Amino acid sequence: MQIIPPKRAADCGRVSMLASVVDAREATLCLEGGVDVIDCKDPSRGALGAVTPEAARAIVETVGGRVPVSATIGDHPCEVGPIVEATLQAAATGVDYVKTGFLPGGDAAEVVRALGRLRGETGKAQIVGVLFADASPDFELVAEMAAAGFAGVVLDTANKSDGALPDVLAVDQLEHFVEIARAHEMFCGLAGSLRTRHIPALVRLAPDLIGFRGALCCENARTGSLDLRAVVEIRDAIVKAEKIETDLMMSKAEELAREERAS
Ligand SMILES: O=C[C@H](O)COP(=O)(O)O
Repeated sequence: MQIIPPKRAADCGRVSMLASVVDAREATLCLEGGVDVIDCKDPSRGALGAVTPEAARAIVETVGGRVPVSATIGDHPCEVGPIVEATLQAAATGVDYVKTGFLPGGDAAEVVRALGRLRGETGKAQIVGVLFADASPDFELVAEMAAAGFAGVVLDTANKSDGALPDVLAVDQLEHFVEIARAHEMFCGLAGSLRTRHIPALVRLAPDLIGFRGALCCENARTGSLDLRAVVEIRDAIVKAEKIETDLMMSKAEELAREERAS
């Protein structure tokens, strides 16, 4: 089960919705709400808090291959040992993607290369790198991730009380991130305390996915429980923004065609 590859996502304007869930019940609710990627995450344990292996296995079984499932590994120090161990543990649960974050304070490139040497040891799971927009993200790492065979890269926020991703990085920087990921043929995601109001500008950047947790919860409390109405509202907002973008592209194409006929 694959997240649509970067080139097709940009061409067909299909932005997937990722939802972080803590258990199988929330996974079922997200499937009902039309979510495209189920992300196993325990928000009470940090930005990339890991659920237990048992919970991840239960989510994988509940989803039953209907959509891709990812799992975060936890907020580990940027060191080879703990990150490799946590990545292998997450991969063993049967998920399609393991989301591995790189907090400041270590040699992230060395960790990325070590993860690249795991090829084959992670079973069907592919590795997705997570950079933190509010922790001096090094976009040079994207090339290292591509060389290490990562499937994708997500730009998220570490401090969830620090504002949303677009408050932390300007849109042109977000666009630059999407362009770099695409240039390295990796899928890219944007996340970080996002709300409905952020969706039009982010859909315009044509990432492959946009990730949510807080906006899907009752009263936007990311450690609270998911609300189906909130899930559907976000899903509908993405579809609406995509349609506006598609209509805009179509009208620009028609205008260009008219100008060419007139010239
Ligand atoms: O990958 C998903 C994001 O981390 C969702 O969490 P958030 O919306 O609470 O930032």
